Amino acid sequence: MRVGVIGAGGVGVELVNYLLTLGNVREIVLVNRNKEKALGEVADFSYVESFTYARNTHLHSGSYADCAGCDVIVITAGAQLKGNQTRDELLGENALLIREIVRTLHTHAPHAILVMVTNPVDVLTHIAYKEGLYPRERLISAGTLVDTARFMKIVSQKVGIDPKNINGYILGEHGKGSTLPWSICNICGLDVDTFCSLNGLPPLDRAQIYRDVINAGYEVFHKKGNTNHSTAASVFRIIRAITNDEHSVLPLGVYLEGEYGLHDVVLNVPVVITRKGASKILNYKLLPEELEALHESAKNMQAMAAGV
Ligand SMILES: NC(=O)c1ccc[n+]([C@@H]2O[C@H](COP(=O)([O-])OP(=O)(O)OC[C@H]3O[C@@H](n4cnc5c(N)ncnc54)[C@H](O)[C@@H]3O)[C@@H](O)[C@H]2O)c1
Repeated sequence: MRVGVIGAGGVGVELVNYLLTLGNVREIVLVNRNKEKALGEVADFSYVESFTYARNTHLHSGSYADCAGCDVIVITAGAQLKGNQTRDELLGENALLIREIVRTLHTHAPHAILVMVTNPVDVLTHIAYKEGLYPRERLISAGTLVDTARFMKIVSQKVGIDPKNINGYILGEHGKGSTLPWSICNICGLDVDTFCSLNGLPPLDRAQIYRDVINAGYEVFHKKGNTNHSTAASVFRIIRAITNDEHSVLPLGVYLEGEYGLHDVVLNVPVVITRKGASKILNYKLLPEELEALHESAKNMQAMAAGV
């Protein structure tokens, strides 16, 4: 398996670290606008091999042309948030760049699965899809997977259970317009209220948990300037699901064609991830208010995409 990482910044480099130490890929190509930075990262990583017993994946820096033959390419290149800028404000700056990157990648790696990380991630995936070059199953927004990880951790702290036993998804868009459908959440197989009442715990404050999930990313960002560890871990999770042909269900952004009554929008919904990418979109019977929240999110995403 060959993986391309576009952008050797906070997220891209952390992702390389996950792939080198925990992954099972044969080769990684790191592409950065500033080539010296990519060369420096590669050189620094090369000395890790003396101390780690992970598979010695071949990491090298390269150009877009070197991404030829990549099975998965992760796009982290682009402007990062500055000060109090919102993710949506990055759109104008990053849309032109993403169009150019996707066109270039398609000339060299038309069969790759692209995973978008650059923000605003769902709208940029929509813009990339509209180039008409990659099919929807091979153009995935990493979107709300990291928000879902935050949800799992926050609930786990309330109930004293490992986050991996907290099931549920943040859906819709990555950011303030996301939605948390509690009707499809459970803790160890029990709906959250039943779990709490049977196990001597107070009921969860659902509204507060949702606010905490939304604020988690911003809080980290304001303290350290990015959220690279959790974001890179979520992208690594996607790559592992692809490389192992896992058929795992992850909440990811894909172009919708009628699912959940939505058309012509990239939104995060539960999808089955395999060696072929997002091979299937799962259907859930959401409560009317949960479905309405998803539709609100879609309107917001469509308005942003139309404005570019
Ligand atoms: N989806 C998410 O959950 C999530 C989370 C964190 C960050 N992000 C987004 O991911 C992007 C990267 O974040 P970061 O913290 O790594 O930023 P960063 O500024 O640390 O790194 C961005 C890198 O992209 C490179 N770059 C810019 N244009 C390029 C081009 N044309 N080709 C190749 N490389 C290019 C820059 O040189 C830089 O090294 C940002 O847009 C950020 O908002 C998304």
